[in-house]
Amino acid sequence: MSEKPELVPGETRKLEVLTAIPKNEGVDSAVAATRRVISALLHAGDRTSAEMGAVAAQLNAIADHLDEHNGPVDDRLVDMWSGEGVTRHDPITGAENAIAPPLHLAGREDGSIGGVVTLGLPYQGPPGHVHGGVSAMLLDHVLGVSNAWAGTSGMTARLTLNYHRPTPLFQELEITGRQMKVEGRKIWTEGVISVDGEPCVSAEGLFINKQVPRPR
Ligand SMILES: CCCCCCCC(=O)SCCNC(=O)CCNC(=O)[C@H](O)C(C)(C)COP(=O)(O)OP(=O)(O)OC[C@H]1O[C@@H](n2cnc3c(N)ncnc32)[C@H](O)[C@@H]1OP(=O)(O)O
Repeated sequence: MSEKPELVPGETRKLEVLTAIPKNEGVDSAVAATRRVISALLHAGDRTSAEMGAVAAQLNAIADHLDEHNGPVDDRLVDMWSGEGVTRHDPITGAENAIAPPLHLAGREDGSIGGVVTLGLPYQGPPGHVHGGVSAMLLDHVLGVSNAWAGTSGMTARLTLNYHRPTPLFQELEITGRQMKVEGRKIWTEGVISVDGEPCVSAEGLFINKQVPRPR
């Protein structure tokens, strides 16, 4: 069993970026534009004066153009998992994934990781607040990246969530995670989503040190 060191208040932390840094070009810029479209559509709703027929035609033309130039999805899967380092495609941090908020994470010298994100309309559950499943998705990923940062990774076997207070949309959320203990193949990891220093959702995960093989 190995215990991670306790966080020492006021300690100087070295930061290391653990998520893809979006480029202002290529697929990343198209994905950033798509995120704007997703939010704008939800903002518009059905009572907008915008010409939705024309909007749909333009968006379908874009999808047709992409489909014409796309190769087999199996090749893309291999491409996604080639090389080392951070992923660019995942639904939480991925610069190439339009459904990712995206959350940017940094590793700290004390063994924890963290990042901030502000969520808008696409992530709504209760009125004006974040969907509980979205919080679970963010925390599952943050716990997984915490394990990578700590050096022993695994697959989520069990994720326990406590929802302490509604998590607001349109406000900066801080998300942190830390690997707590490794015992054989079992890894215990914790994380929290907070706003203004108050916990909204906390998570405890049991991970098992096993990996799904990469596509080749
Ligand atoms: C850097 C990028 C970060 C991304 C991170 C994202 C993380 C994810 O979302 S991963 C995807 C979601 N998770 C999954 O799909 C996992 C699906 N489940 C599985 O593949 C398997 O059940 C797996 C890997 C968890 C365990 O399988 P296996 O390797 O056969 O382990 P197994 O021998 O059954 O169990 C090992 C031990 O763990 C325990 N264990 C397994 N599952 C559980 C569970 N759900 N609850 C409690 N204990 C469990 C077993 O009891 C056993 O304990 P012991 O050694 O004391 O007898």
